Order: sequence, then structure tokens, then C-alpha cells
Amino acid sequence: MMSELSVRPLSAAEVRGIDRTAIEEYGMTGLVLMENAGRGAAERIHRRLAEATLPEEANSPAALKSADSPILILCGKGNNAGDGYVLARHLQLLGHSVEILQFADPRQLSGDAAANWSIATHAEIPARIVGPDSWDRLRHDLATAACVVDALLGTGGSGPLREPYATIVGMVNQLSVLKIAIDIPSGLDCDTGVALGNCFAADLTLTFVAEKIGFQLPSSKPWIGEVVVVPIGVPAKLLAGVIAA
Ligand SMILES: NC(=O)C1=CN([C@@H]2O[C@H](COP(=O)(O)OP(=O)(O)OC[C@H]3O[C@@H](n4cnc5c(N)ncnc54)[C@H](O)[C@@H]3O)[C@@H](O)[C@H]2O)[C@@H](O)CC1
Ligand SMILES: [K+]
Repeated sequence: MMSELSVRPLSAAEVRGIDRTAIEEYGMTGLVLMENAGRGAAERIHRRLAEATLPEEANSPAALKSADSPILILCGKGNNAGDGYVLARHLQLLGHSVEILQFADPRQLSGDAAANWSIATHAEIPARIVGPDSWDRLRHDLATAACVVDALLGTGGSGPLREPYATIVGMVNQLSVLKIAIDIPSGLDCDTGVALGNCFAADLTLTFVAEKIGFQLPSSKPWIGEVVVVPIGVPAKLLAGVIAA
């Protein structure tokens, strides 16, 4: 029987190197990889929310939300946020109500993330820029969401979470809402598996290309939840050196 290629756990530098080679040597654009990442994540979130409405899970937090509760996608200013904008577009296509909560000034976005923000804006996908003046409303919205998706930081994160991310993540962690991290729970060092301060406590982490080496370590377990690897179309030849034994 055929089985999917399984890649060994990778460091942040390794996975970033693979992305870079796919773009610079193989001619895949970053936009294509980001589209595959966001779409793959959307399909898995769609599946997870559908499972949560099966009879045996009828009392799960996700199932108890009203049918029109939106999926809230927390976005920062890097390419992890770019995945979040693509995700929002595909979740809408799958029939979900979504809202992008933007915690960085969109004028700070660049490259593929800026392109996908522009697409989301043209597509009139619900989005709002959230500052400390609207945190009471934010707390209420997070508590009543169908699920909260963390697209604040990915492999470009370093050091303890800075504000406002640290406060937002602390706020989300206090809620019983379903929490899904995109690529890496924000605040976790994905090489050492250590959270240096506040860290998004995911129920599910949808990670791209391969598991990250820090996910293997016990210190990461409170933060990563279930981990699902989402392929983003990187060619098998490029993965040949990192295939799991
Ligand atoms: N083309 C690519 O390289 C692809 C990237 N992808 C996504 O892009 C991510 C990596 O994107 P980036 O390299 O832009 O990095 P991030 O999206 O992790 O964000 C980096 C930004 O966050 C800020 N930052 C770093 N540490 C911080 C901290 N502790 N507190 C607050 N802000 C902090 C930095 O100043 C920088 O502006 C991956 O994890 C993945 O989700 C995927 O879309 C696949 C393709
Ligand atoms: K993230």
C-alpha cells in the first residue's frame, strides 16, 4: 500500500531552508507555498469542527457554540499571519463564518503576507484591527468563538512574546474555547521545546512540512496539543535528505 512521505522532525532553520530552496532554486513562489499552507490548514480545521458536532462530542466546547459563531484568526505581521489570511479565505469557501483579528498595523506587512492581506481586504473578509482600547470586547468575542486560531508567530519568532501578543495569548489561554495553532504555538521555541514566557496553549497544532524538533521534547507538551503535519507542496526531491528512516 502507498503511504505519504514522512519527514523527520526539523529545526526552524531547516524548514526555513527548505522553503527558501523551493522558492529560490525550484522556482515555486512563496505565494504558492503560503496558499498550500493556508488551504491545507483550512481543510483540517473544517474536518475538526465537523467531528466536534458528532453526537458523542455534542457537549464539547466547540459544539456548544451557536452555529454562527465565527472562527477568529489572530494575526501578527509576518508570513504566519499571511497563512492566516489564506486560511480565512478558504474557511469562508468551506461555509464558515470567520473574522481576522489583526494585532499589528497592516502597513507593517510585506511580501506574501501583504499580498494576502490585500486579497482578504478586496474579498471583504471580516477583519478588524484590535488595540488595547477594545480588549473588553475582544475577551467577549474570544470566549464565544467557534474556535481561536493562532497566526501570530511562526518560525520567525524569537525570545519571549512581546506585547500585545503576550497579553492576548494569556487572555485566550484562560478560555475553554478550542485553540488551534498555525505552524507553531506562538511563544514556543520550536527548537528547544521551551516556552520563554506566555505561550499559546493549543489543542491542535497544524504544522507545515514536518514536525519541529522541539515538539518531541516533554517541555513542549502543554503547548502543542495534537500535532498534524500539513504538506505545502514542497517537491519530494527536495525532501529526500530529510525523509524519516
Ligand atoms: N514563504 C515562506 O517562507 C513560507 C512561510 N510560511 C509561514 O511563515 C512563517 C514564518 O514567517 P516569518 O519568517 O515571516 O516569521 P513570523 O510569521 O514568525 O513573524 C516574524 C515577525 O514577528 C516578529 N517577532 C519575532 N519574535 C517576536 C516576539 N517574540 N514577539 C513579538 N513579535 C515577534 C518579527 O519582528 C517579525 O516581524 C512560518 O512559520 C509559516 O507559518 C508558510 O506560509 C509557508 C511558506
Ligand atoms: K502560530
